[in-house]
Amino acid sequence: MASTTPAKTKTKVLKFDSEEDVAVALAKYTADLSEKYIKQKGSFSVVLSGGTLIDTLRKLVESPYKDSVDWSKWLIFWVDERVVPLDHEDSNYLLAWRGFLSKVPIPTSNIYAINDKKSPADAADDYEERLKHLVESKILPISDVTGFPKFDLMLLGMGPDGHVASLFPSRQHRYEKKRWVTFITDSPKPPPPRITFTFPVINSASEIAMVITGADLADTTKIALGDGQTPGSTPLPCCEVSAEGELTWFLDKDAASKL
Ligand SMILES: O=C1O[C@H](COP(=O)(O)O)[C@@H](O)[C@H](O)[C@H]1O
Repeated sequence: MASTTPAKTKTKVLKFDSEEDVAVALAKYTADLSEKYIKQKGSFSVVLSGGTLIDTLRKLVESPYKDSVDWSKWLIFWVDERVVPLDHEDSNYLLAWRGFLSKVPIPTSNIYAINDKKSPADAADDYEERLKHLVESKILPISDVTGFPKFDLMLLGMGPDGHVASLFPSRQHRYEKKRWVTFITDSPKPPPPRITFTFPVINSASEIAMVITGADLADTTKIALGDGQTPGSTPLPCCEVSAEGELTWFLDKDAASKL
């Protein structure tokens, strides 16, 4: 039977002097993976987060990558999305569109935004159905190890409370083991209605980058990269991230200051 625990994870922790250096390294890392996966399988599936990640990706849409990356082969997904209209200031799609997608020629048919006309429950069902359709069409593979869809690269951020995607420490949906996409209507961080990939999907990725910058994340980074224990409570969601292939933490000096 398929297990939801990846067979092995290689974890790398990269520390940089500044957020600017993280942005430079993240652009090269992503462009190199793009070349590798397009050569290997003809496409590159990238899962975006919202938050500060999009700004840290800024170097990827500059020279030399703007012209050297084969954007026509990229497929874009969201690890989580706020259930608001796509042109709403809180939308992760809008954030990515402004800071990244509008600057490079990824075909619009390869950009998988949520259906913003649906309720959170229906939007999660709809996104999961669309992923299943992509699997049936052989556009997305399934992991032999976990039985969940296998994306090439997940680009994740983390909140000071240890949440990743929209999987929050105090909410039960973080423990979902069967669904690919789930939802929440009472997110502790606004806006309350959100959909999110589940851990089995996140952890089935070939590569995961945890992109963590800023002093407000130093304590949580220490927990995540230490023994993973928060005294008196269950492990934080950020401690549950483990790629089927390789997990790379990109930290600036401030985020790494308590390691
Ligand atoms: O609400 C969210 O928060 C996390 C972390 O965001 P950041 O601003 O602290 O970087 C983000 O990864 C997620 O996609 C977003 O919806």
